[in-house]
Amino acid sequence: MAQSTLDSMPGASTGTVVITEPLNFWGGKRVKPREEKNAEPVFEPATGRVLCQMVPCGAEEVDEAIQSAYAAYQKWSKMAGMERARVMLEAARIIRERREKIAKLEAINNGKTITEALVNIDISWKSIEYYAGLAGTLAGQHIQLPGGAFAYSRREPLGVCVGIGAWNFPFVIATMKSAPALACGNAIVYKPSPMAPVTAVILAEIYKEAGVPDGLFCVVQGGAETGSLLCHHPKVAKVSFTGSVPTGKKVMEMSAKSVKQVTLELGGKSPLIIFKDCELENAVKGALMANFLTQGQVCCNGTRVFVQREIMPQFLEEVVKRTKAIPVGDPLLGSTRMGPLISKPQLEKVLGFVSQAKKEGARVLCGGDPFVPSDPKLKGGYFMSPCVLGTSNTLVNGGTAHAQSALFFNTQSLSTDNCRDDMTCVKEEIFGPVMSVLPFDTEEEVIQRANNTTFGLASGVFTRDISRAHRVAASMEAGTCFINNYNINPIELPFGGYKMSGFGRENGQVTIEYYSQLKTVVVEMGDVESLF
Ligand SMILES: NC(=O)c1ccc[n+]([C@@H]2O[C@H](COP(=O)([O-])OP(=O)(O)OC[C@H]3O[C@@H](n4cnc5c(N)ncnc54)[C@H](O)[C@@H]3O)[C@@H](O)[C@H]2O)c1
Repeated sequence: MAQSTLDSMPGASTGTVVITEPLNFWGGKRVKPREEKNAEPVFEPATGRVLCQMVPCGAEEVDEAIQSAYAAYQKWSKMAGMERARVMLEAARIIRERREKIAKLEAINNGKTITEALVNIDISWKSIEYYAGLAGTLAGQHIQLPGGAFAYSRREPLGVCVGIGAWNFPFVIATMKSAPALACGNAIVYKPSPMAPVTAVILAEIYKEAGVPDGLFCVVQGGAETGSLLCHHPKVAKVSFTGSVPTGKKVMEMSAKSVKQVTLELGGKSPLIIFKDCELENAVKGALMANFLTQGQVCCNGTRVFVQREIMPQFLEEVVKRTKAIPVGDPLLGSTRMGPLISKPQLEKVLGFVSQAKKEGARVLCGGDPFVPSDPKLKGGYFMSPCVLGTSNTLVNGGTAHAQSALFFNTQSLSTDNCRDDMTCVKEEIFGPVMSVLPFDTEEEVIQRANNTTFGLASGVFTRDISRAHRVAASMEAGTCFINNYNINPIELPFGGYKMSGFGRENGQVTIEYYSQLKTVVVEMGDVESLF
């Protein structure tokens, strides 16, 4: 067996780690690609160096992986839930034991800080523990019928499921899909994003070590073509997809051809509403948590920050001060709070959104520029300074915003210097560290504006008025509403979208329903009464 990447990592630092290939896994082992010809380089975002090659799987390889998953499914689905739980708990234990090494690899491949990567790995083993806990509880119902007849329902797995992931939470997405799938007795073939292909195979090795049948969790590498082979394969029962809305639509369309079940976890442009009666310091902290984790590349981020007009100056002053103080740099340093974006094109795209915002009349209150860290090894990295697009020119000129607020907010210039709801930066998912701040006056108005989007992944509200908090939460057309905090997504809570942000759920008990199906068994105890 190939040497595990984790074995070669003690003391790993940015710019030095060597990734062990191949990155495919099925039949219980890493599998070399048949052909190297379509290889794509995978970059280390902090340095811009080539980390490894991603070689996409073709039709024969995809088929091999799916057949190996199907064979494993035949064994795994016949085991009792408690037996599956025992194996899953062992996998969770191994991840916990190796959390630092896995987190390092995640930070190196994705660019997120080691501090966040560690939190991500902890979410991952918790996810496996959580669904291991549910595996023994899966049950149906017993229903009495007339004449002593009865029926019962059995909760059964779907078969071979496919997971297709985005690059922003590579290890988390692989575990969040595989944990409920395996708990229910399915096998899963997982395709990571071609930009973050490194850690899924580590998860496969850990499941194997924990004792799953060979083939139960397979990894195939590739992009759109490999993804589409998976969605079309006749032996696949379900596709769970995490990614953008346009790709999600294609996945749904392809899966419809053979009536596969689909879960879609798509993008967002979520509102965060801050009322004037909020606890301001917490609201500011919440706004930062809503925008800058993983360099702003988080699907449920609250990137439209609506602030009640009376507290706008104080809010902006604080938010800009804290945004400017975010240490950007080497993701493997414990003191860093923001690393590089995933790729050069993503960095250019995000900077493009900032220039477009300026053209459309938004004011850059801080950041929004390429950033070159002082460490020479990071010169080729994809860094930018975190950005706040705002409403007030009083701040950038210095002076106390408090004193100037009354004056400023009564002037006509407001309408020309603002983020507005119709700006591109406010309407589209940027997927980078860019917060748009918008003023509002009344609750009724802000609810209408917050919901005026085709997305519906998350939302947030800061207020000390308990009735208002729940009223607003009930009004949000979104799968989650955070009250007086943001981006709190523990594994026990269902997560997923309304509207074009998708359907189906991940996490929480409900996800069992998305990875299982009910069979009804009807039992006659007497004679057959025939009409014929
Ligand atoms: N709702 C959630 O839980 C969640 C979580 C993370 C990211 N996201 C969203 O993901 C997006 C960013 O991720 P991305 O850029 O990797 O998204 P993407 O849609 O470009 O790619 C996602 C995955 O789909 C694959 N893919 C691409 N074309 C395909 C095709 N034709 N058939 C099958 N698979 C195909 C990609 O290779 C990748 O693995 C953002 O919109 C973000 O909001 C959502």
